Amino acid sequence: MELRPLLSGFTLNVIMRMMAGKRYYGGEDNAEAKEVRELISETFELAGFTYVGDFLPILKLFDFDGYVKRVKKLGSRLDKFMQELVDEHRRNRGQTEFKNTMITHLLTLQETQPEYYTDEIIKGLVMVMIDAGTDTTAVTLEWAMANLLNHPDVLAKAKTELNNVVSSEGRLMEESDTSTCTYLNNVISETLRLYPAGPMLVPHASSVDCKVAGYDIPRGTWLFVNAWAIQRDPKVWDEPEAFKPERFDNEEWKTTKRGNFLPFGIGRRACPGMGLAQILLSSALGSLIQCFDWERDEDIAVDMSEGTGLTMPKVVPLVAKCKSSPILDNVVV
Ligand code: HEM
Repeated sequence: MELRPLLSGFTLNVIMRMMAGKRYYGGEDNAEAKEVRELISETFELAGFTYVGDFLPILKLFDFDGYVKRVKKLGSRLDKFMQELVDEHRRNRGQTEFKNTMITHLLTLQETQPEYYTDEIIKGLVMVMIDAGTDTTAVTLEWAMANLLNHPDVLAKAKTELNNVVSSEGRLMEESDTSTCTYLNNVISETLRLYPAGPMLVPHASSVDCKVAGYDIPRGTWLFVNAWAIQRDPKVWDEPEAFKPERFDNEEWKTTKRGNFLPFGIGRRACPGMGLAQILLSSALGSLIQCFDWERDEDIAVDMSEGTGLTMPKVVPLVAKCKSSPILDNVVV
Protein backbone atom coordinates (compact mmCIF):
# COMPACT_ATOMS: atom_id res chain seq x y z
CA MET A 1 0.00 0.00 0.00
CA GLU A 2 1.32 3.46 -0.91
CA LEU A 3 0.97 5.75 2.12
CA ARG A 4 1.39 9.19 0.52
CA PRO A 5 -2.13 9.69 -0.91
CA LEU A 6 -3.69 8.46 2.35
CA LEU A 7 -1.59 10.78 4.52
CA SER A 8 -2.11 13.87 2.40
CA GLY A 9 -5.85 13.15 2.10
CA PHE A 10 -5.95 12.80 5.88
CA THR A 11 -4.24 16.15 6.63
CA LEU A 12 -6.33 17.98 4.02
CA ASN A 13 -9.51 16.52 5.51
CA VAL A 14 -8.51 17.60 9.03
CA ILE A 15 -7.75 21.18 7.98
CA MET A 16 -10.87 21.48 5.78
CA ARG A 17 -13.04 20.01 8.57
CA MET A 18 -11.67 22.66 10.94
CA MET A 19 -12.06 25.51 8.48
CA ALA A 20 -15.27 24.60 6.66
CA GLY A 21 -16.72 21.39 8.16
CA LYS A 22 -16.03 19.47 4.93
CA ARG A 23 -13.99 16.45 3.81
CA TYR A 24 -12.90 16.14 0.23
CA TYR A 25 -10.81 12.96 0.34
CA GLY A 26 -11.76 9.33 0.79
CA GLY A 27 -15.51 9.90 0.92
CA GLU A 28 -18.15 10.62 -1.67
CA ASP A 29 -16.69 11.52 -5.05
CA ASN A 30 -18.89 14.52 -5.86
CA ALA A 31 -18.10 17.37 -8.28
CA GLU A 32 -17.09 19.77 -5.48
CA ALA A 33 -14.59 17.28 -4.03
CA LYS A 34 -13.08 16.65 -7.46
CA GLU A 35 -12.72 20.38 -8.15
CA VAL A 36 -11.08 21.01 -4.75
CA ARG A 37 -8.63 18.12 -5.15
CA GLU A 38 -7.64 19.45 -8.57
CA LEU A 39 -7.19 23.01 -7.27
CA ILE A 40 -5.10 21.86 -4.32
CA SER A 41 -2.86 19.63 -6.36
CA GLU A 42 -2.18 22.45 -8.84
CA THR A 43 -1.53 24.87 -5.94
CA PHE A 44 1.17 22.59 -4.55
CA GLU A 45 2.66 22.00 -7.99
CA LEU A 46 2.99 25.74 -8.71
CA ALA A 47 4.14 26.60 -5.16
CA GLY A 48 7.21 24.40 -5.63
CA PHE A 49 8.26 26.22 -8.82
CA THR A 50 11.33 28.51 -8.76
CA TYR A 51 10.31 31.74 -10.50
CA VAL A 52 13.44 33.29 -12.03
CA GLY A 53 11.81 36.75 -12.12
CA ASP A 54 12.14 36.86 -8.30
CA PHE A 55 15.92 36.79 -8.67
CA LEU A 56 16.42 38.69 -11.96
CA PRO A 57 13.53 41.20 -12.20
CA ILE A 58 14.25 41.90 -15.89
CA LEU A 59 13.05 38.36 -16.62
CA LYS A 60 9.58 39.32 -15.38
CA LEU A 61 9.11 40.80 -18.86
CA PHE A 62 8.96 37.26 -20.24
CA ASP A 63 6.60 34.54 -19.12
CA PHE A 64 8.74 31.44 -19.65
CA ASP A 65 6.74 28.18 -19.51
CA GLY A 66 3.52 30.20 -19.12
CA TYR A 67 4.06 30.13 -15.33
CA VAL A 68 2.59 33.58 -14.58
CA LYS A 69 -0.45 32.87 -16.74
CA ARG A 70 -1.08 29.57 -14.93
CA VAL A 71 -0.68 31.20 -11.48
CA LYS A 72 -3.15 33.97 -12.37
CA LYS A 73 -5.70 31.50 -13.71
CA LEU A 74 -5.34 29.29 -10.64
CA GLY A 75 -5.60 32.38 -8.39
CA SER A 76 -8.99 33.36 -9.82
CA ARG A 77 -10.34 29.78 -9.65
CA LEU A 78 -9.20 29.49 -6.03
CA ASP A 79 -10.71 32.85 -5.15
CA LYS A 80 -14.06 31.82 -6.67
CA PHE A 81 -14.05 28.56 -4.71
CA MET A 82 -13.12 30.29 -1.41
CA GLN A 83 -15.77 32.97 -1.93
CA GLU A 84 -18.42 30.27 -2.49
CA LEU A 85 -17.29 28.60 0.74
CA VAL A 86 -17.58 31.88 2.70
CA ASP A 87 -20.98 32.70 1.14
CA GLU A 88 -22.28 29.19 1.87
CA HIS A 89 -21.31 29.68 5.53
CA ARG A 90 -22.93 33.12 5.60
CA ARG A 91 -26.22 31.61 4.31
CA ASN A 92 -26.19 28.55 6.61
CA ARG A 93 -24.58 29.73 9.82
CA GLY A 94 -27.35 28.39 12.02
CA GLN A 95 -27.14 24.82 10.69
CA THR A 96 -25.35 22.17 12.74
CA GLU A 97 -22.59 21.32 10.24
CA PHE A 98 -21.60 25.00 9.88
CA LYS A 99 -21.96 26.02 13.54
CA ASN A 100 -18.44 25.36 14.80
CA THR A 101 -16.20 25.94 11.80
CA MET A 102 -13.40 28.47 11.69
CA ILE A 103 -15.10 30.33 8.82
CA THR A 104 -18.26 30.75 10.94
CA HIS A 105 -16.20 32.09 13.87
CA LEU A 106 -14.44 34.53 11.53
CA LEU A 107 -17.80 35.67 10.14
CA THR A 108 -18.94 36.37 13.70
CA LEU A 109 -15.84 38.54 14.21
CA GLN A 110 -16.67 40.26 10.91
CA GLU A 111 -19.89 41.58 12.50
CA THR A 112 -18.02 43.51 15.20
CA GLN A 113 -14.79 44.31 13.30
CA PRO A 114 -15.85 44.48 9.62
CA GLU A 115 -12.89 46.63 8.62
CA TYR A 116 -10.44 43.92 9.72
CA TYR A 117 -12.24 40.61 9.14
CA THR A 118 -13.09 41.23 5.50
CA ASP A 119 -13.91 38.34 3.15
CA GLU A 120 -10.40 38.78 1.69
CA ILE A 121 -8.83 38.13 5.11
CA ILE A 122 -11.06 35.10 5.76
CA LYS A 123 -10.27 33.58 2.34
CA GLY A 124 -6.57 34.28 2.91
CA LEU A 125 -6.64 32.49 6.27
CA VAL A 126 -8.30 29.42 4.76
CA MET A 127 -5.71 29.37 1.99
CA VAL A 128 -2.71 29.79 4.29
CA MET A 129 -3.89 26.94 6.53
CA ILE A 130 -4.12 24.67 3.48
CA ASP A 131 -0.78 25.79 2.03
CA ALA A 132 1.24 25.78 5.23
CA GLY A 133 -0.48 23.10 7.28
CA THR A 134 -1.28 20.09 5.11
CA ASP A 135 1.69 19.02 3.00
CA THR A 136 4.18 19.78 5.82
CA THR A 137 2.30 17.46 8.18
CA ALA A 138 1.74 14.69 5.61
CA VAL A 139 5.39 14.69 4.51
CA THR A 140 6.53 14.44 8.15
CA LEU A 141 4.21 11.48 8.77
CA GLU A 142 5.62 9.68 5.72
CA TRP A 143 9.22 10.26 6.91
CA ALA A 144 8.27 9.08 10.42
CA MET A 145 6.78 5.84 9.07
CA ALA A 146 9.81 5.30 6.80
CA ASN A 147 12.15 5.73 9.77
CA LEU A 148 10.10 3.33 11.89
CA LEU A 149 10.13 0.66 9.17
CA ASN A 150 13.92 0.96 8.95
CA HIS A 151 14.20 0.72 12.76
CA PRO A 152 11.90 -2.11 13.91
CA ASP A 153 13.29 -1.81 17.47
CA VAL A 154 12.06 1.79 17.66
CA LEU A 155 8.70 0.78 16.18
CA ALA A 156 8.35 -2.01 18.78
CA LYS A 157 9.21 0.39 21.63
CA ALA A 158 6.65 2.94 20.43
CA LYS A 159 4.01 0.19 20.13
CA THR A 160 4.77 -1.04 23.66
CA GLU A 161 4.28 2.48 25.00
CA LEU A 162 0.93 2.78 23.20
CA ASN A 163 -0.15 -0.65 24.44
CA ASN A 164 0.70 0.33 28.02
CA VAL A 165 -0.83 3.80 27.93
CA VAL A 166 -3.81 3.35 25.61
CA SER A 167 -4.62 -0.21 24.45
CA SER A 168 -4.47 -1.55 28.03
CA GLU A 169 -7.60 0.55 28.67
CA GLY A 170 -9.35 -1.16 25.73
CA ARG A 171 -9.69 2.01 23.65
CA LEU A 172 -8.15 3.87 20.72
CA MET A 173 -5.71 6.77 20.94
CA GLU A 174 -7.27 10.13 21.79
CA GLU A 175 -5.98 13.68 21.64
CA SER A 176 -5.37 13.71 25.40
CA ASP A 177 -2.88 10.82 25.02
CA THR A 178 -0.58 12.91 22.85
CA SER A 179 1.11 14.53 25.85
CA THR A 180 1.49 11.25 27.76
CA CYS A 181 3.18 9.21 25.02
CA THR A 182 6.66 10.67 25.45
CA TYR A 183 8.53 8.09 23.37
CA LEU A 184 6.12 8.64 20.47
CA ASN A 185 6.83 12.37 20.70
CA ASN A 186 10.57 11.67 20.70
CA VAL A 187 10.11 9.67 17.47
CA ILE A 188 8.39 12.73 15.98
CA SER A 189 11.13 15.13 17.19
CA GLU A 190 13.84 12.88 15.77
CA THR A 191 11.98 12.72 12.45
CA LEU A 192 11.69 16.52 12.37
CA ARG A 193 15.40 16.84 13.22
CA LEU A 194 16.54 14.66 10.33
CA TYR A 195 13.79 15.45 7.82
CA PRO A 196 12.40 18.96 8.52
CA ALA A 197 9.48 19.75 6.20
CA GLY A 198 10.83 23.32 5.96
CA PRO A 199 14.54 22.50 5.43
CA MET A 200 15.40 26.14 4.61
CA LEU A 201 12.54 27.56 6.75
CA VAL A 202 10.68 30.33 4.89
CA PRO A 203 12.77 33.11 3.33
CA HIS A 204 12.78 36.31 5.41
CA ALA A 205 13.70 39.80 4.22
CA SER A 206 15.08 42.68 6.33
CA SER A 207 12.62 45.58 6.31
CA VAL A 208 15.37 48.11 7.22
CA ASP A 209 19.18 48.25 7.08
CA CYS A 210 20.47 46.38 10.13
CA LYS A 211 23.49 44.70 11.71
CA VAL A 212 23.39 41.00 12.60
CA ALA A 213 26.35 39.36 14.37
CA GLY A 214 28.57 42.21 13.19
CA TYR A 215 27.50 41.97 9.53
CA ASP A 216 25.83 44.87 7.72
CA ILE A 217 22.57 43.64 6.21
CA PRO A 218 21.01 46.08 3.72
CA ARG A 219 17.26 46.55 3.62
CA GLY A 220 15.48 43.97 1.42
CA THR A 221 18.13 41.24 1.80
CA TRP A 222 16.71 37.74 1.60
CA LEU A 223 17.78 35.43 4.40
CA PHE A 224 17.63 31.64 4.12
CA VAL A 225 18.24 29.54 7.26
CA ASN A 226 19.55 26.05 6.59
CA ALA A 227 17.72 24.24 9.41
CA TRP A 228 18.51 20.89 7.77
CA ALA A 229 22.29 21.46 8.20
CA ILE A 230 21.96 22.98 11.70
CA GLN A 231 19.99 19.93 12.86
CA ARG A 232 22.70 17.57 11.56
CA ASP A 233 25.67 19.59 12.83
CA PRO A 234 28.22 17.05 14.17
CA LYS A 235 29.53 19.69 16.60
CA VAL A 236 26.13 19.69 18.31
CA TRP A 237 24.56 16.25 17.79
CA ASP A 238 26.17 12.85 18.57
CA GLU A 239 25.97 10.56 15.55
CA PRO A 240 23.99 13.26 13.70
CA GLU A 241 22.94 11.00 10.82
CA ALA A 242 21.58 8.25 13.12
CA PHE A 243 17.87 7.94 13.91
CA LYS A 244 17.89 7.87 17.74
CA PRO A 245 14.67 9.14 19.37
CA GLU A 246 16.32 8.47 22.77
CA ARG A 247 18.41 11.63 22.32
CA PHE A 248 15.24 13.57 23.24
CA ASP A 249 14.59 11.41 26.35
CA ASN A 250 15.75 13.93 28.88
CA GLU A 251 14.91 17.60 28.82
CA GLU A 252 18.59 18.62 28.83
CA TRP A 253 18.59 19.18 25.05
CA LYS A 254 16.12 22.04 25.60
CA THR A 255 18.82 24.09 27.32
CA THR A 256 21.86 22.94 25.37
CA LYS A 257 20.48 22.53 21.86
CA ARG A 258 17.39 24.75 21.71
CA GLY A 259 18.81 27.00 18.97
CA ASN A 260 19.94 23.95 16.99
CA PHE A 261 16.51 22.35 16.77
CA LEU A 262 14.24 24.60 14.75
CA PRO A 263 11.91 22.53 12.52
CA PHE A 264 9.20 25.15 13.13
CA GLY A 265 11.53 28.15 12.86
CA ILE A 266 12.24 30.47 15.75
CA GLY A 267 11.20 33.93 16.95
CA ARG A 268 8.25 36.07 15.99
CA ARG A 269 7.77 34.55 12.52
CA ALA A 270 8.04 30.94 13.74
CA CYS A 271 5.30 28.51 12.69
CA PRO A 272 1.98 29.50 14.35
CA GLY A 273 0.66 26.00 13.59
CA MET A 274 3.29 24.24 15.71
CA GLY A 275 0.91 23.20 18.50
CA LEU A 276 -1.69 21.93 16.04
CA ALA A 277 0.99 20.12 14.00
CA GLN A 278 2.33 18.37 17.08
CA ILE A 279 -1.12 17.15 18.11
CA LEU A 280 -1.89 16.04 14.55
CA LEU A 281 1.43 14.24 14.12
CA SER A 282 1.20 12.54 17.48
CA SER A 283 -2.42 11.40 17.15
CA ALA A 284 -2.04 10.23 13.55
CA LEU A 285 1.26 8.40 14.04
CA GLY A 286 0.09 7.00 17.38
CA SER A 287 -3.11 5.65 15.79
CA LEU A 288 -1.21 4.08 12.87
CA ILE A 289 1.14 2.31 15.29
CA GLN A 290 -1.57 1.31 17.76
CA CYS A 291 -4.05 -0.03 15.22
CA PHE A 292 -1.75 -1.85 12.77
CA ASP A 293 1.31 -4.07 12.67
CA TRP A 294 3.60 -2.61 10.02
CA GLU A 295 6.23 -4.24 7.84
CA ARG A 296 8.42 -3.12 4.95
CA ASP A 297 7.08 -4.02 1.54
CA GLU A 298 10.37 -5.63 0.53
CA ASP A 299 13.15 -7.16 2.56
CA ILE A 300 15.48 -4.22 1.96
CA ALA A 301 15.83 -0.90 3.78
CA VAL A 302 13.37 1.81 2.80
CA ASP A 303 15.00 4.31 0.42
CA MET A 304 15.50 7.57 2.35
CA SER A 305 16.57 9.89 -0.52
CA GLU A 306 15.33 13.45 -0.12
CA GLY A 307 13.53 15.20 -2.97
CA THR A 308 13.82 18.83 -4.00
CA GLY A 309 10.22 20.01 -3.46
CA LEU A 310 9.30 22.86 -1.11
CA THR A 311 8.69 20.50 1.81
CA MET A 312 11.51 18.00 1.07
CA PRO A 313 9.39 14.98 0.18
CA LYS A 314 10.75 11.44 -0.05
CA VAL A 315 11.92 10.76 -3.61
CA VAL A 316 10.49 7.26 -3.58
CA PRO A 317 6.95 7.22 -2.15
CA LEU A 318 6.70 4.91 0.85
CA VAL A 319 5.04 1.54 0.28
CA ALA A 320 4.38 -0.69 3.32
CA LYS A 321 2.38 -3.72 4.43
CA CYS A 322 0.15 -3.77 7.47
CA LYS A 323 -2.36 -5.96 9.25
CA SER A 324 -4.78 -4.91 11.94
CA SER A 325 -3.76 -5.18 15.61
CA PRO A 326 -6.04 -7.04 18.06
CA ILE A 327 -7.21 -3.74 19.60
CA LEU A 328 -9.01 -2.89 16.34
CA ASP A 329 -11.00 -6.14 16.45
CA ASN A 330 -12.01 -5.34 20.03
CA VAL A 331 -13.14 -1.75 19.60
CA VAL A 332 -14.30 -1.53 15.97
CA VAL A 333 -17.38 -3.61 15.28
C1 HEM B 1 5.02 19.20 10.57
C2 HEM B 1 4.31 20.25 10.34
C3 HEM B 1 4.85 21.65 10.13
C4 HEM B 1 6.13 22.09 9.97
C5 HEM B 1 7.42 21.27 9.97
C6 HEM B 1 6.07 23.53 9.80
C7 HEM B 1 7.19 24.34 9.63
C8 HEM B 1 7.12 25.70 9.43
C9 HEM B 1 8.28 26.54 9.21
C10 HEM B 1 9.73 26.08 9.22
C11 HEM B 1 7.84 27.82 9.03
C12 HEM B 1 8.70 29.06 8.78
C13 HEM B 1 9.23 29.60 10.09
C14 HEM B 1 10.35 30.60 9.93
O1 HEM B 1 10.65 30.98 8.80
O2 HEM B 1 10.94 31.02 10.94
C15 HEM B 1 6.38 27.79 9.11
C16 HEM B 1 5.57 28.88 8.93
C17 HEM B 1 4.21 28.82 8.97
N1 HEM B 1 3.43 27.74 9.31
FE1 HEM B 1 4.10 25.86 9.70
N2 HEM B 1 4.76 23.93 9.86
C18 HEM B 1 3.98 22.83 10.07
C19 HEM B 1 2.60 22.79 10.21
C20 HEM B 1 1.78 23.89 10.16
C21 HEM B 1 0.35 23.88 10.40
C22 HEM B 1 -0.47 22.63 10.79
C23 HEM B 1 -0.10 25.16 10.19
C24 HEM B 1 -1.50 25.72 10.29
C25 HEM B 1 -2.56 25.05 10.03
C26 HEM B 1 1.05 25.97 9.83
C27 HEM B 1 1.01 27.32 9.53
C28 HEM B 1 2.11 28.11 9.25
C29 HEM B 1 2.03 29.52 8.87
C30 HEM B 1 0.73 30.34 8.69
C31 HEM B 1 3.35 29.97 8.69
C32 HEM B 1 3.82 31.37 8.28
C33 HEM B 1 4.05 32.19 9.53
C34 HEM B 1 4.58 33.60 9.25
O3 HEM B 1 5.09 33.87 8.18
O4 HEM B 1 4.48 34.45 10.16
N3 HEM B 1 2.18 25.18 9.84
N4 HEM B 1 5.99 26.49 9.37
